[in-house]
Amino acid sequence: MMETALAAVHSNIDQPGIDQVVPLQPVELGFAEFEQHGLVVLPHFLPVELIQSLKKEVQHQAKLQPAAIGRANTLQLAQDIRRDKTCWLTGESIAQQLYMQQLNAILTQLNRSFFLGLTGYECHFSHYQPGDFYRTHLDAFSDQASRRVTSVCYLNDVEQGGELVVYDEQQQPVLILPPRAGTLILFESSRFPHEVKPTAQHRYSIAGWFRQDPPVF
Ligand SMILES: O=C(O)CCC(=O)C(=O)O
Ligand SMILES: [Fe+2]
Repeated sequence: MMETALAAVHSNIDQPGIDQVVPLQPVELGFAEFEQHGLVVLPHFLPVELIQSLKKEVQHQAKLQPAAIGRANTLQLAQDIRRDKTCWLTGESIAQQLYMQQLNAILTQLNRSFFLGLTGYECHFSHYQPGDFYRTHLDAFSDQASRRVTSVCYLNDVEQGGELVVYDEQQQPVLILPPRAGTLILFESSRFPHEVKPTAQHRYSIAGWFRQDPPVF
């Protein structure tokens, strides 16, 4: 069980959005499942109001850019590999702060339970338009993995296409997950190849990574 008090949100009718933060019930994170399989799916991870606020933000986000692949100086657009548009969360809204607060609480729990030595969390909004996809890939390579655990939280229901398909080390599918608003998935970044099937509908999510970076001296 989470020890940290999580947050619920109340929207104000005159001024839609999030204006108040109150303690929420702790969330059962299914760590036994994560320990056993290296992967866990948590339906209804976030309150509906917070999902709605985050979805509105990504829908009106002017800073979304076509996603690139590769590292720093080799960044290249890779339209044949991925087609989503992304924008990093900065904590510029209360909704973003609440989201990152919840994920940082998970970071603490992962460190306590598995001694992962995670040092930080980063995440971006993703928008897949109809026809968009992300071909099979790994989020990290085990020899230089600073991304240790991947998180994806879905901000809307996608009824046609857009499934996340997760494969094992033998390239066999172990999970086919149609996006549902409020569901969070966590998995070990260097262990599971995965892909986003072409979506027939707009698909909104927050993809993020728990990192383990060496200290800077
Ligand atoms: O949105 C998803 O279901 C997965 C996204 C993904 O694999 C990524 O952004 O690296
Ligand atoms: Fe990925």
